[in-house]
Amino acid sequence: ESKLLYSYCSNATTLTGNGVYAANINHLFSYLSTNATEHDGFFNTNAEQEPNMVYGLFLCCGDVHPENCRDCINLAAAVAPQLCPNRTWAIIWYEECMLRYSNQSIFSSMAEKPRVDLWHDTNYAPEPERFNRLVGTVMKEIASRASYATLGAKKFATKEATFTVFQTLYSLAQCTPDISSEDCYRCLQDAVRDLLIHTNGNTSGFGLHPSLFNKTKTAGPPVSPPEKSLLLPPPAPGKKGMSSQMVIKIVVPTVGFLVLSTILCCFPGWKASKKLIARRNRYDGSKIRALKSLQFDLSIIEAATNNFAKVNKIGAGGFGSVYKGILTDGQEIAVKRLSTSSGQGADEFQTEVVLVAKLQHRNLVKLLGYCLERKERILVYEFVPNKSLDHFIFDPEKQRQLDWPQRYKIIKGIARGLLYLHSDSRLKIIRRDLKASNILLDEDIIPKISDFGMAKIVGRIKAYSIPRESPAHSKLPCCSGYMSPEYAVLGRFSEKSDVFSFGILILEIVCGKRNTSFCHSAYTDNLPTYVWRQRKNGKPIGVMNSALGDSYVSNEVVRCIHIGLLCVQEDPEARPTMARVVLMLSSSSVTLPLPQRTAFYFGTITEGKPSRTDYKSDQSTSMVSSSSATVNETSLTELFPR
Ligand SMILES: Nc1ncnc2c1ncn2[C@@H]1O[C@H](COP(=O)(O)OP(=O)(O)OP(=O)(O)O)[C@@H](O)[C@H]1O
Repeated sequence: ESKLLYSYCSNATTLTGNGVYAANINHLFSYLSTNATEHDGFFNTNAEQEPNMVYGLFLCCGDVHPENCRDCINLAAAVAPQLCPNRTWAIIWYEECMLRYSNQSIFSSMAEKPRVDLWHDTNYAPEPERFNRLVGTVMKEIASRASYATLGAKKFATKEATFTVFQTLYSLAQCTPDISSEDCYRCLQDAVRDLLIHTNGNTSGFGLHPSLFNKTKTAGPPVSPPEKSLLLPPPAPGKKGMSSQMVIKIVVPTVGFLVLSTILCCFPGWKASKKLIARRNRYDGSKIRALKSLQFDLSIIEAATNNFAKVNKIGAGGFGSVYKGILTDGQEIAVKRLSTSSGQGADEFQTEVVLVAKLQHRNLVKLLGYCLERKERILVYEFVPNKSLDHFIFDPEKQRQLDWPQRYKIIKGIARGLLYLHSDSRLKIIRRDLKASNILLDEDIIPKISDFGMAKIVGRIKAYSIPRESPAHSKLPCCSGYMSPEYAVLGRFSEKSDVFSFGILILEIVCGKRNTSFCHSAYTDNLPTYVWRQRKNGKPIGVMNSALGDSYVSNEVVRCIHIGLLCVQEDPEARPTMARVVLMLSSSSVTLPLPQRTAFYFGTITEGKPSRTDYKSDQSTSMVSSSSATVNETSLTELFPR
């Protein structure tokens, strides 16, 4: 069983008596625990709604088996209420894992405080200076190896080094995968420096940070230690964690930190290659189990959809037709029968399905499984009963069915779903085709982003070559009015192109108007430009959809318009991240910068490729000419392994 190392709780901001927040912490812990074996040792998510939303994450040491990781998270979650009763945030460090929660977003940014260094007050190395130098050299090396991993990938490295013939140094450095390599490296270096100062030749030490772990420990040599003359005794059984002899150094006192970075220094026990092999086998087993649990027999899908009967067809999109189905246990499903031939092999298809199926968030449509039989490639989703957002917001009659509180809730829900795709999940996903028709509404009008992960599932497809006259042409992402200028013109996409699309969505939801003017070169005033002008003239509320009647809350509408305009700024760097957007939407006390005048451009599509005819900023200051900009793949979602 993993040993508790240290816990750090907020003190000033207790929420005594706020049962809702406490209940949300419990929900959060159960989400984290459910995901403990699935996400390669790191997972972050949030639970429930503002004002009682709670953000949380866990990080398990990179060498800890998923089941031990889960046990460690469960343990930390069980003790957290006792260690930190009624606290708004807390971090609990165990030898094998770290659990953290907060009432503020703690995702994807470095938190440098609080830092805790731990070491035994006995057990000093016989040559402390040489030992310290060795620790310094080893930690430097593993700090750079751990931080080398790209954003989202596991940032973890270990090393064994001989101190004496009888004594081996075990070191481990790890950062949460959601921070950048630069931040990870810098933080690890600082943590090592501090740890060396504090432990000063001690043979074991832990550097605990919100975003990193650092562990160091010496023990006998890995194989057959000599029977006698150990210069340093190996740790007594059961004493490898914090004991009464452990000295605690809290380097920085609490002040509201925002992020979790963790350093754990060296630790014993990465030696048994047998153990590693056993672990790998178990991983393979769990992959096969995951595949099996997601597999649907074609006969079951045929029965559920009445053999893909016309009456069951609920729509068709760029990837094929969608049918409603009912399983024998009464569960309603949406069956997407893929028509796209991607050339992707069955293995690859299955692998991607498993990855995407792992993504779970209340604002994402859940992928339940797949079917690969005969020539069929089918995806099975949860059925979302209320159609897509575009059915409501652009229809003069149905617009009335969505009042302001509902639209506001929808905006916030989409933002959270997108944030999860960008930074909260184990796969970083750029949605690339966010639009009103891809937002489905459930029975409680909770928005769910659909179709994410399609690029990977169906493989990459080369550029569209759909004639302009074809009805399918209007389905091109660049034609839908949601495509950012840099994506449309230069083919560059990033999280910030999704932020742009989200900004357009906000404006469409508020205004009840489509932003389709990009497709028609005659237009000069697209939706963002129109809204920007109205806001500048002091009439932001004038853009609001009249169907909202008097259901609206003026401050909220104005704030949403403001945030929407920030998201559609020409310079991707100037657009906020989704984490910032979620924060701005959830807290009216966050000050919003002034939006720059929005970009607009005239785009045409020739031979299926967006080719730029003109592109300029609304301030008419920047003009970029590029006649051959292409988007060479139309995959609608991009996944990056973490
Ligand atoms: N999980 C689901 N539950 C209920 N209806 C769904 C579900 N998924 C898709 N649909 C419906 O099926 C129709 C087609 O969806 P699909 O996602 O294939 O295409 P699209 O979003 O219209 O276009 P594109 O493929 O370009 O994104 C949509 O009208 C949508 O409302």
